[in-house]
Amino acid sequence: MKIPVVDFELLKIGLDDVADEKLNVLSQELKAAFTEVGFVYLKNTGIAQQEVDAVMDISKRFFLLPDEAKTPFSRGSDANNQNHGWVSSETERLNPSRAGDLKEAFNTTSLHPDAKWPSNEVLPGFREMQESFFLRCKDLSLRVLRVMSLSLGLDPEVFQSKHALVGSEENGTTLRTLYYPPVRMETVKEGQLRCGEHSDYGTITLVFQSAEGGLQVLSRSGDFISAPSIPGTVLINVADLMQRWTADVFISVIHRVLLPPPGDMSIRQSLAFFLQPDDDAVITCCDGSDKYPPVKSGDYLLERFKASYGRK
Ligand SMILES: O=C(O)CCC(=O)C(=O)O
Ligand SMILES: [Fe+2]
Repeated sequence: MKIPVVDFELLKIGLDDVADEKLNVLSQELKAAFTEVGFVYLKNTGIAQQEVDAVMDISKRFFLLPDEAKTPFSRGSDANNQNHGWVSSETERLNPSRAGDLKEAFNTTSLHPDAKWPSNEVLPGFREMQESFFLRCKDLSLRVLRVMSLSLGLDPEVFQSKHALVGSEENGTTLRTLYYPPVRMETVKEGQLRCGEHSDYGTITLVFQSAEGGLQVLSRSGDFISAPSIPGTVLINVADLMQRWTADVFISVIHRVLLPPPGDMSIRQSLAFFLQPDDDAVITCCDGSDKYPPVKSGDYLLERFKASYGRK
């Protein structure tokens, strides 16, 4: 099994007024990927590799600050948005049966002017770059939702319309810049990974990786396959709420990030944009099957956070 590469040129960011009929081939390609593999690489999306590199560069400067400089921006310290902010290494376990993940993250969940950010004196441009990349990812992901609904023969707005509040306090969509520090094997706990086995919680996730690789995806046959970085592309996966929404037509599959080989002291970076429906949106199976009971997006997300932050 391989993760397909699909050309998104027809609906790339900036191209508007594209008739639904023109999207037939593209939608069938996406449908095949999301029903059989759960992951797809999109090329020609309008998001250039240089943009991705620039966001990673400024993110790295943030992560290399001493912990004391990052602590004031910790996740949980922003009064208006509990998910916004810095997550220190080993705080999160995406597979709760393993030791804490060997990664740090900064979550951009709120675009509110009062959200907490490192000042421009400490890290010029950090906030602006995260916020503008968030909006680029939002634009692309809403385009992908349109094609996904068309591919199922549904109203083209059926998924999009439940994502009207992305970037506000009423929607949990998050751009996460991730930093995986060098791994000293002698300090690694038993079973510890850079990111434990999990599936994502929301609608779809956009992933941009640095060149080192390490991401693996569970295939239908039960083996993990590599999902390497392919420069210039965006890796997109179906997440759990979208699987529920489509009554298991689109599949949300388990993935993880392994440790580097022993002795390899390289870092790894990624940017993950987790698209989530509006908190108040009720997700009901789109085929009318009621295979899963209706669930409110915001309630569902909180339940999932509880599991990955465990005892906290
Ligand atoms: O770092 C990556 O490549 C992906 C991480 C991931 O799957 C996640 O944070 O949900
Ligand atoms: Fe993930």
